[in-house]
Amino acid sequence: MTDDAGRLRQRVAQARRLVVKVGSSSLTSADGGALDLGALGALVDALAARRTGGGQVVLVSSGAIAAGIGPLGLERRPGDLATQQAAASVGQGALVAAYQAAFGRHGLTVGQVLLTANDTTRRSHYTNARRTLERLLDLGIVPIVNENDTVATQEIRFGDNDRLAALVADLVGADGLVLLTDVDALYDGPPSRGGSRRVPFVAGAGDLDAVTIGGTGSSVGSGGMVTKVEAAGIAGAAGIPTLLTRLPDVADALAAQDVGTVFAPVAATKASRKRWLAHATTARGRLVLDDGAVTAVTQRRTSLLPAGITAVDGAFAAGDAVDVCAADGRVIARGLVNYASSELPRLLGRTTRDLARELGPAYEREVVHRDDLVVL
Ligand SMILES: Nc1ncnc2c1ncn2[C@@H]1O[C@H](COP(=O)(O)OP(=O)(O)O)[C@@H](O)[C@H]1O
Ligand SMILES: N[C@@H](CCC(=O)OP(=O)(O)O)C(=O)O
Repeated sequence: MTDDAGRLRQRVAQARRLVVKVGSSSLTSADGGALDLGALGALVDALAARRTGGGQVVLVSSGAIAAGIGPLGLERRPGDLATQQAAASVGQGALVAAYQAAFGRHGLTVGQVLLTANDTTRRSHYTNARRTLERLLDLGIVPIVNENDTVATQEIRFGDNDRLAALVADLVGADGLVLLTDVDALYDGPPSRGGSRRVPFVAGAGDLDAVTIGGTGSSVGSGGMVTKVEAAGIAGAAGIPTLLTRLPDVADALAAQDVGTVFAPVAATKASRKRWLAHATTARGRLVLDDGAVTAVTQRRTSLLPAGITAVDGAFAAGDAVDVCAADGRVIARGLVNYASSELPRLLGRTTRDLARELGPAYEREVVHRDDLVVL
């Protein structure tokens, strides 16, 4: 173990505030149809020890859909969104009840927090989610976060919880992120392929060049290793180290033992909400800018006005996320747009003063306000 890796393992182990994410495959029986209460109990024992020792823990738990498979009499994880939502609706209650019983044995209380990607990127919702989590932690509760699967539509879903966990770690200013899955570490190739070797430390993106990353190895997981590595990148961009390992190794991981893979963070640069905007939103369309507007947005960090926009693509509503592009199509920023796509064409190239005079004061607003714009 290099010194750097050792130091990062200590940082995660000693985190005052820790976000731990557990995947469906770690919480369900081998056939994926029932909650594995033994595994869940072992996880809770490790987290409760941390909590009663004075640390704060946010648990991001998948498994709602998997936990709904049995009660709904299904054979396997459903493929269509409506049945997945029905399974999540049934399974989420069972999941949280199991956690409450297990944490309750340690004298701890849990609080359910269901988030959707779309909601949380809006400023008021974002601040609200942060306030709720902060208050729960202040009150000594263990928040249990999941995506709000029953209302999330295909377009706005996280789908897997890895990215959500990284964003929650950023939201609460965690000191470390632990991703628990069904494989003990990142390997330099899919573990099903013989000869793959454990990667104990990822110092930077370059270390991933020699790694072949595959999709999910289980019947209930959804993201595979790709989304875990992405999540480590998102947490890393917020200055948070990530430790990836399997559930049975969680106690060792929390004791800084040499298990799993530790990912080094980089120095955080952007404001937290802007990182959400960059990583949590899906663009519904594109705004193409002239060169002057590109410079204004990227270098002077101004708001985007109608005068600098030359074209609009896609169908979006006011408040949706859009990609902001240079004339050659390069995406230079992501932002929340203040107009619907149907409204924009007649505003393009016009000054806000003209528009306000002609159409009324409501048209003096920016197309994307600088606070809702993240330069990529
Ligand atoms: N390079 C790799 N190293 C480790 N695991 C990998 C790699 N490529 C693909 N995988 C697969 O990713 C799976 C974990 O993802 P997933 O099943 O989605 O878990 P979870 O339900 O915990 O989110 C592992 O079971 C493994 O088979
Ligand atoms: N929100 C979903 C998560 C879906 C899922 O399978 O995620 P994961 O196991 O983390 O790849 C659920 O609770 O079932």
